[in-house]
Amino acid sequence: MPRIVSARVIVTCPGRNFVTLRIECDDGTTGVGDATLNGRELSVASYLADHVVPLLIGRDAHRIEDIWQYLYRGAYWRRGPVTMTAIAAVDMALWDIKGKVAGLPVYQLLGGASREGVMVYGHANGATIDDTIEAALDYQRQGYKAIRLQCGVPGMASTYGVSKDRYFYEPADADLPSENVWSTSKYLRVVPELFERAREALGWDVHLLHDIHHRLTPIEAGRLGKDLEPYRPFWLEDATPAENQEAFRLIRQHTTAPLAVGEIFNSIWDAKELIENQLIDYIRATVVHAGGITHLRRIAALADLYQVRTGCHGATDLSPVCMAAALHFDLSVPNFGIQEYMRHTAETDAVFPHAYTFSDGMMHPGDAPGLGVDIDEELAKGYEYRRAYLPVNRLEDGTLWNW
Ligand SMILES: O=C(O)[C@@H](O)[C@@H](O)[C@H](O)[C@H](O)CO
Ligand SMILES: [Mg+2]
Repeated sequence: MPRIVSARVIVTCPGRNFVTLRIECDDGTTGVGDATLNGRELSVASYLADHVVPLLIGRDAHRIEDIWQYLYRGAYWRRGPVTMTAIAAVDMALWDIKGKVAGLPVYQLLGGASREGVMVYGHANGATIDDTIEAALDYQRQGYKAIRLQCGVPGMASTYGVSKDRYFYEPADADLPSENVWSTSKYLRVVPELFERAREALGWDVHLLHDIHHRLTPIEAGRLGKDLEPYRPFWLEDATPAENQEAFRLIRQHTTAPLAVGEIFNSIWDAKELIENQLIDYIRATVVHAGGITHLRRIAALADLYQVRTGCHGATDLSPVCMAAALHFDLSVPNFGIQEYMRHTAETDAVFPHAYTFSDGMMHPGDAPGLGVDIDEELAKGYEYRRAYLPVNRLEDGTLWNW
């Protein structure tokens, strides 16, 4: 069995920061894991290098579950985005190693394919409704079966999800947090018109999604859900901050619009009540921030009991290593819903060569042994870490709000 002899953390910034863990075994097999936490990258890099790597040396790389439990219970200080992202990186790397030693793609180790391909959604956005619909028509022409719609709000200089570049979206845009101004009332007036016009332009055979990005109160989310029901949204995402899982009951009482939440969740405990009470329809937790493939399978298994489906986060601040791992998970998990797919830049793809493919709105992880992704460490060296923060949001009166 492959014994771990070394592990190293690689921080690189091909246009944005990524943190990657590489584990090496005595038989020469290596595995990689994504450890990127947008805006707090170095905290995970240190957690891994200073506190986790020393614990891995000498261990049997096949003992994924035991190592997971050792890092989770053995830390004493459980859960949280830094800890669970570090554990996720180790977990991904060990699944990569196991697949390489077995000569099988990871999805085959997870029970094999449950579907022919993984449906993904693209990100149409624009400063105006017209621009957004133009972008959505472009995604439809590219074959996307699902498209997220995010548009600017008249009277607001910026809002979540609207980027200067039509295809690439990177919110961590400054050395110190940029400050955005938010108006719920202005926003609530725009989105229903966006969806009405989008259905007119795109028809009914395409799934349309929207990310509220934690900005509404439950009753406001209920109102927006009701306003959008005639346009059949595939989901409303992060409708309200989810620390109080019970808050989603209030939204449920007012709308049948499907609800998705969880991209900032880092363990099953963040979602337990939401799932068991069927307060949501899709769970967004993903491999890199929710403890890896091992823990995400537990979340999905609980969700399956309550007809909640997966909808893994897949923004550009999750590296191609996470995308590859998520696609292996997506291909196999029985209660798959949809996978977010924000294309990385060519610069990033060059640093992270991968086997996964996109075609006609669907993706596939490929059949390379392991995860089918790597990091070109020579190329990675050329991109120095550059501190970058996610923005903060304030209401028009200056109150600090949810970004
Ligand atoms: O659904 C999404 O993709 C967003 O919520 C993300 O873009 C999110 O804002 C970033 O991942 C934050 O780093
Ligand atoms: Mg989101």
